[in-house]
Amino acid sequence: MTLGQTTLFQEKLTQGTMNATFLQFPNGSFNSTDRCPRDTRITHLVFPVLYTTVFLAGMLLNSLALWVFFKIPSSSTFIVYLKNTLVADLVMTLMLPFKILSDANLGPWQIRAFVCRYSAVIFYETMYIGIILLGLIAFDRFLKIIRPFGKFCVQKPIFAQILSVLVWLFLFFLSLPNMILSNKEATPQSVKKCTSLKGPWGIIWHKAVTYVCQVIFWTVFALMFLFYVVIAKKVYESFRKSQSKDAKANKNLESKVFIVVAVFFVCFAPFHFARIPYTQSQTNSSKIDCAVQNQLFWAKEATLFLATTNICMDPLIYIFLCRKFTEKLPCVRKTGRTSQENHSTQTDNITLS
Ligand SMILES: Nc1ncnc2c1ncn2[C@@H]1O[C@H](COP(=O)(O)OP(=O)(O)O)[C@@H](O)[C@H]1O
Repeated sequence: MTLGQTTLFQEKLTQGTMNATFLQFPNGSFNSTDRCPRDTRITHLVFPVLYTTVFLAGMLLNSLALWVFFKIPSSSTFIVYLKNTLVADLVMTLMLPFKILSDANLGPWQIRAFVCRYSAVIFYETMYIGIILLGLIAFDRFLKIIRPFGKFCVQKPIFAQILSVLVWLFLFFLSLPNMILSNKEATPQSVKKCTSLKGPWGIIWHKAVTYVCQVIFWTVFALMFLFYVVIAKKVYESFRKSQSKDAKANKNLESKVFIVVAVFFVCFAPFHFARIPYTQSQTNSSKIDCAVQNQLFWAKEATLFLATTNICMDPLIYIFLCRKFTEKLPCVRKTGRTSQENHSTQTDNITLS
């Protein structure tokens, strides 16, 4: 295939004007890797070190959380969502060593093909499972505050269990084609860009998944913000009604409630800003300058690292928001409550578990 044919092919593909028979191209390969080599100087050195740190911290914190959660029965929707978040974070953490080895060029080049086809896909899949679960946690807290003693059917643990399974299944079936359609022969050169392992349908699915995941993230973020505004208002009102003079405890609780939204935004928003232009550069590379393509790749890698740090942040949410979790921590001593703690606990009953 000549360069001109390749460009025409890519243009037709991205404009969606090519039919299915056309898509089965003679040698099946249009590869932008050669025309725009990926600059991996930064990702090759800095990121493996950073990811190793996050991997070790993530393993430590999430293993501790796993040990604590084994002792807590899944008696509420809140605990069910937290346990699912923990499993998603653990799977995400276990995918990191493959990325570290591949980015640092340690081990055979085939590791990079494994990352593109499997471990990166599972990594993204669990990231979005975690995002949806954090949204469900906010929803659960919201329901608890508008109906503290009410039992909507959505407040029963069995509902949370079914919903969690559906979330796992949805993301699994959304991601599976990204694995199956990365079926082109891998070479040391082609594995540098995961899209080079995909045929036309693989590229189309990759792009579609990116957009679906954008919708998931921004919807969850907007709803989460709304839920926590209502929660904070109720917390504030409950303090006013109890005529508390303890401004410090009030402030603490407000910040405690907003920490989830803040962590969520700081970790995930930059990645979602960077992801769309990067996906454009992956799927429409002929129209984008090579230097820009590399800059977008760095932006995506840097923001993806920020998103990955969430696996260390979630255990903080367990500590901040789940009293049952904190009580089971080995370092927490059971002492008599002070009056301020008693007051916080009153509000905890309304807002937190
Ligand atoms: N949100 C997502 N959900 C599931 N799989 C994804 C998602 N985003 C990307 N992938 C898949 O993960 C692999 C790595 O993608 P990407 O990070 O874009 O590649 P690269 O490492 O070349 O920048 C690809 O197979 C891609 O299709």
